[in-house]
Amino acid sequence: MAGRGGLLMLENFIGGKFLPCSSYLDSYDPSTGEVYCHVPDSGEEEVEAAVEAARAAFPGWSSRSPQERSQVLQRLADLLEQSLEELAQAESRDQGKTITLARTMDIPRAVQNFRFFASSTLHQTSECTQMDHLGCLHYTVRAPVGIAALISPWNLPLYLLTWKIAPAIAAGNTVIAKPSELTSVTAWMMCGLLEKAGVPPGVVNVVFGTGPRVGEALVSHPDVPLISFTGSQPTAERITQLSAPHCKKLSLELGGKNPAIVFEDANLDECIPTTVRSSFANQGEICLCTSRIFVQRSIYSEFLKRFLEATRKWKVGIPSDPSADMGALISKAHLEKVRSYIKKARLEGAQILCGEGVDKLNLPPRNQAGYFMLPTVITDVKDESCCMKEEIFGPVTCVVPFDSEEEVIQRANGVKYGLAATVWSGNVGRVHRVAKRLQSGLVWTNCWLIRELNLPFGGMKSSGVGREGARDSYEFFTEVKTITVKH
Ligand SMILES: NC(=O)C1=CN([C@@H]2O[C@H](COP(=O)(O)OP(=O)(O)OC[C@H]3O[C@@H](n4cnc5c(N)ncnc54)[C@H](O)[C@@H]3O)[C@@H](O)[C@H]2O)C=CC1
Ligand SMILES: N/C(=C\C=C\C(=O)O)C(=O)O
Repeated sequence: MAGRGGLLMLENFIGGKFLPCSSYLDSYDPSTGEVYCHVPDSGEEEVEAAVEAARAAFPGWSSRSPQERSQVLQRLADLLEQSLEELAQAESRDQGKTITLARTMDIPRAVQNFRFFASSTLHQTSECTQMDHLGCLHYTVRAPVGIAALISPWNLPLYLLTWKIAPAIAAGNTVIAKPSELTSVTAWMMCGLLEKAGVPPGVVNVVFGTGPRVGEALVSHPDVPLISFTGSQPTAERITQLSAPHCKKLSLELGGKNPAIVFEDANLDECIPTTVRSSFANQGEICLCTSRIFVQRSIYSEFLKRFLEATRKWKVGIPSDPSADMGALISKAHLEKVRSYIKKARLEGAQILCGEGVDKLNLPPRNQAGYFMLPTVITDVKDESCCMKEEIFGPVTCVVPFDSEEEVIQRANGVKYGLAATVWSGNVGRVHRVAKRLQSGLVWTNCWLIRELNLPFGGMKSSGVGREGARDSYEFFTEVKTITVKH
């Protein structure tokens, strides 16, 4: 829909209808720095309307059979797939990611999220135990909880939002989704497909706007008993505070400071390209990205030389260039934040071996004001440095040497986060030993980001609370009851 000045103007989606809002936010194209879209700046009033619609839809939707709900999810997956190219173009423009990544990862995964939960929801079973000596049979039943608040970030917009919507509605809940105000377009486009897929009005409502306004109104609403959030740790803390008086059910998927551990027997032909990708994919804006690379001292020089060569070939380009490996960062503020870490590293005496401030970025004139930076490698950095401790969430990675297995486990575990780690070694015993001792919700050995959606996904320590996946999401989005029958 075209709005002011011919720019795209989004609307909230409440009770099956697109509704205008009284005020709007500017949304920027990260590759040019220009405003290209207006996003509703919703608040309490819109949340109240969405709660009303979700409440009205709950009895009908929750009493449908899992098979009926599953068919609706399958149809939605088909419709998203038919719009894959259009959605990929929109995601790439809105977020700054390359069109190639949007085409091959973001949108296919959004489709897969609906297909996956359409299927997995049909295979959930409940428990039963017996106490024959007391003549008792015990079993559990599960029911959808009610209205779920789903809050998602800007890095993988449709991918992460659908990872929440699909299991929530498959289990019979109705939802109010709040995408990031920085990347709202593909969620809005998806709303246009819901009716055709057979999603009844009010089952999926989407309110757009900022965290402090619409986000807080949503998470503190007394009639919204569960919240699934993906984003930063400070926001998770705020959501926890606001929801505490109501004892809401919370699932929090937060940041990481993910280590890659490269032992001397690693296959560097596989490790180097994968570690470049794990450090810089999506501009380093994935919570699973590697940002601390520990390399065993005997291969440190060789690794560093080859890693730098491969990083220099990681092409930064405009998002629509199909040959680009990396596009623009999400916002000016975020680019400045990421760059500030490089400045701090320099002041601490670290070496910046390539990227920011070292190499030159070549961009077309139209993109000079876009939020681009080169993939950057830091060395000679202490474990206590902010670059080794804090989530930068950009194309920046640190490479440091280590001597022993015991030492590297302690150092890898020495941060407040515990989301994802990679271990590179040809020694199977070592791989199992190290993986088991890492404080990390996910460990990939000799690979990265191979996702098995059935199994638990989520972090330890400050990386989150709860897990997502076939069984885990089903348990989160349902309330369990234990029934005892004396016979
Ligand atoms: N999954 C992850 O690990 C992610 C981590 N981050 C980290 O967070 C940093 C800041 O990025 P932000 O976009 O500011 O993340 P954020 O955590 O503030 O935003 C995530 C979502 O939460 C919403 N939100 C913000 N404040 C809220 C509140 N008070 N109540 C309810 N909802 C609220 C936002 O509107 C957005 O939809 C990044 O630099 C990065 O380090 C950001 C996005 C994803
Ligand atoms: N939650 C994030 C990534 C998840 C990836 C996946 O489920 O495959 C993130 O980057 O915030």
